[in-house]
Amino acid sequence: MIEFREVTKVYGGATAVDRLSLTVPRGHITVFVGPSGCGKTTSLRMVNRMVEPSSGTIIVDGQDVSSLPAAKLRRSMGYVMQAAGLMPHRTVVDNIATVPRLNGVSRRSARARARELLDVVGLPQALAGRYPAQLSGGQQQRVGVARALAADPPVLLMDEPFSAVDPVVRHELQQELLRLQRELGKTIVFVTHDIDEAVLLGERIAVFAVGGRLAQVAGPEEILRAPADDFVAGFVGRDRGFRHLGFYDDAGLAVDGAETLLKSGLSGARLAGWTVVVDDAGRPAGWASPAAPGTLVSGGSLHRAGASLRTALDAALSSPSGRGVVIDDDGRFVGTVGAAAVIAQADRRRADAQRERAESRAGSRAGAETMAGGAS
Ligand SMILES: Nc1ncnc2c1ncn2[C@@H]1O[C@H](COP(=O)(O)OP(=O)(O)OP(=O)(O)O)[C@@H](O)[C@H]1O
Repeated sequence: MIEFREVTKVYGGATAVDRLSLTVPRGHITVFVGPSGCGKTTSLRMVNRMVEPSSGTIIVDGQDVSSLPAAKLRRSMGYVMQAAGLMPHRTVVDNIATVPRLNGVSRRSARARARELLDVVGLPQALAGRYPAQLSGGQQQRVGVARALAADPPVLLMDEPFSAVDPVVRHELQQELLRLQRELGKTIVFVTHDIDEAVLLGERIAVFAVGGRLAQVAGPEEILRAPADDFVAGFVGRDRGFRHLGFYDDAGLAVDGAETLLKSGLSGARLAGWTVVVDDAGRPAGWASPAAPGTLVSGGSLHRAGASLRTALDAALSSPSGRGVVIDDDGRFVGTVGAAAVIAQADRRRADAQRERAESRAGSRAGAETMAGGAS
């Protein structure tokens, strides 16, 4: 959908982007990630010609963007920036309706569409007539996303759209974007300097290094498992092994059943060891221990059955008893897992994945040899 061919941008002798060659596939989220100043924003802005390359070519949907009128090109792509960039003197609906209005859509239908988009991005209709200053940071970002979607562009360019909000709102916005993308299937280029955000959102991740050099392009699992060089390894961080557990679901993980104690029966209960305390609906409420009879001890994080080994290990390590609590989709207690079992399962999954990769490499080599043989 978008192709960078040997694209370079030089500002007064300093190279911001250095011979970037990269393909952004249609209908997926591609994340540009890297430390500050490594040319991510510049690369993004060259796609819609907010910045012109010094050399090289950018092709969008088969067309060289330099041959397209810049204003028209910009309107054909949604653009979301940090801190939303809303027009302060316009209401929420009028901000969202901006691009359709520029494209000649009547005020009435542009506003009607803007109101629909409030629902799409999870904002209440009551906010329609407010001004940006009367919204929270997270609400402003949602309006920014709605505005970018208003003309239904196939391409969305998102420049650190969630970096100015607190971590809880940021998490909500990330989940919302994933949900939206499942429904809309846009081609999204998303810039961030946060590797966790990149791994969560990116189906493909392009890691930029200082000096505007592209250090690696791969799927998130591969970036964590096999960083291309020391720079990428350093950037993805020391706990990348732990984060990589997020790519293994818990299939095959041994979950042990356990005795539970009703919260209402906590006082006076005789306990042989750490025991999970549940409420009347069977949801875990904490732990009880013979060392402190009658006291409810707060539990650790919970592992929902079917989630990744990362949450399973975190549940085990954060639990006061050393046993992670597993729940079902309704939040009811299912059983417990130990850290050693999670790690043993991770080892098995890693060995399986290595074997599969080796087999697929051997398969593609054999295929290449057959083709070579056939050609000779
Ligand atoms: N208009 C400009 N004039 C001169 N230099 C610029 C201009 N825009 C960007 N640069 C420089 O180009 C380099 C790349 O900047 P860019 O904003 O693309 O990086 P980035 O990776 O997006 O960083 P950040 O995460 O901090 O936004 C930086 O060294 C920056 O100072």
